[in-house]
Amino acid sequence: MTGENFATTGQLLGTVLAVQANFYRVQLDEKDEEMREIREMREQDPPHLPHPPHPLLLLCTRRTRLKKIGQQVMVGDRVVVEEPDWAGGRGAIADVLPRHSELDRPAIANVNQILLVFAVADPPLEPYQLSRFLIKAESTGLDVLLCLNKSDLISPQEQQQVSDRLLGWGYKPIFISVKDGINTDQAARYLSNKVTVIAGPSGVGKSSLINTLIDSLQLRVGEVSGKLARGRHTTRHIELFELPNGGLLADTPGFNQPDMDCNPEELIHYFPEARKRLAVASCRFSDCLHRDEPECVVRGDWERYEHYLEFLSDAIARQTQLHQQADPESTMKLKSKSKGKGQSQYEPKLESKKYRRISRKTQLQDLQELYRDEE
Ligand SMILES: Nc1nc2c(ncn2[C@@H]2O[C@H](COP(=O)(O)OP(=O)(O)OP(=O)(O)O)[C@@H](O)[C@H]2O)c(=O)[nH]1
Ligand SMILES: [Zn+2]
Repeated sequence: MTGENFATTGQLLGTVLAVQANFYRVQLDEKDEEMREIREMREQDPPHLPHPPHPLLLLCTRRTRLKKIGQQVMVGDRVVVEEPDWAGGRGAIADVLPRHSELDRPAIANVNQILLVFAVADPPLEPYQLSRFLIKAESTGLDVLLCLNKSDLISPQEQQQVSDRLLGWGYKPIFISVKDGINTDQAARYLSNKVTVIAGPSGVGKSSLINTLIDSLQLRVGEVSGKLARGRHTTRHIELFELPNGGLLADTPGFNQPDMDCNPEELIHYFPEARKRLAVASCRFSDCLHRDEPECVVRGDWERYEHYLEFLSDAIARQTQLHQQADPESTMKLKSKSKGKGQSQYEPKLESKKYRRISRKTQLQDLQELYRDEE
């Protein structure tokens, strides 16, 4: 089915906020008069459940037809809901709309942006760690928003220095202080009407920020309390939370040190400052890894070039490992070949194809694992 088919009236559309056992918590769009009426009706006559749910939330099953065709339903999916039982708060997912993006960890569909939160102090801002998180975030292909919290702990001069430095990396961070309520409104504006995943190391104030951002939701829904979803659930639990000004927010529990699981040839594109160089010039070799190749336009005196080289060797090491697992013979072939040339350790085209195949498989396994966990 194509996207247009869903534009027809009479269909209930919604977003999957969470997966619980074999049920999907779906928040219906409040797009027209009819839905407003339904909401009002449910508000007046709440279902006889211990905790009356959000009026537009339905606990849904997945239609057998979807199971048969192997159509998974992810958090963040836009779905068509049939047979709503308003009194019981139930429904059935009949279709999944095409996804415009699909994150792997956490497994969430249709995310628009990653909000990376770091602290300027306590814990100290670690450039290498920040770089690592940025690369990981960039590798999703989504927009990356950088918030630096605890700005109350540094002087305006120090803040300017950090700001200048990160501008050199190609980022314009928002300095916030959740404690003093500085710029949190500005951060909230960036999130409105978007699906955002929040990430960052431990102790930087992610929970504090989330609680500030969705304070009114906690009051309204009354089912989210205290430290939102953090610590309350296993690290596998994924949930989208509604923001008061529209938009959804998900947390990434247990995401402290991201793996560098990207492809060596793609790595350079996750550095905005290098992207700028590549936009105006080209390296002599199309498969240049920007190390010691002649006529490379990327190699140079930019601050994070050292980070690039380190991440590159990580990425190559990881790829070699993947090769050995997937196909020991081909690795041996590659090895003997590289000995002959005494240089380059792999053939980009071959590797990239293989890499993608493996990566899709692991993605699927991750998902299956997730659903098993939830059952
Ligand atoms: N000085 C200062 N402290 C803050 C600020 N925001 C949060 N904190 C403190 O930083 C500590 C960590 O905050 P959390 O919100 O738990 O951090 P987190 O990123 O969620 O940490 P994890 O749950 O470990 O991932 C707490 O003691 C907060 O009170 C801020 O703007 N300024
Ligand atoms: Zn190059």
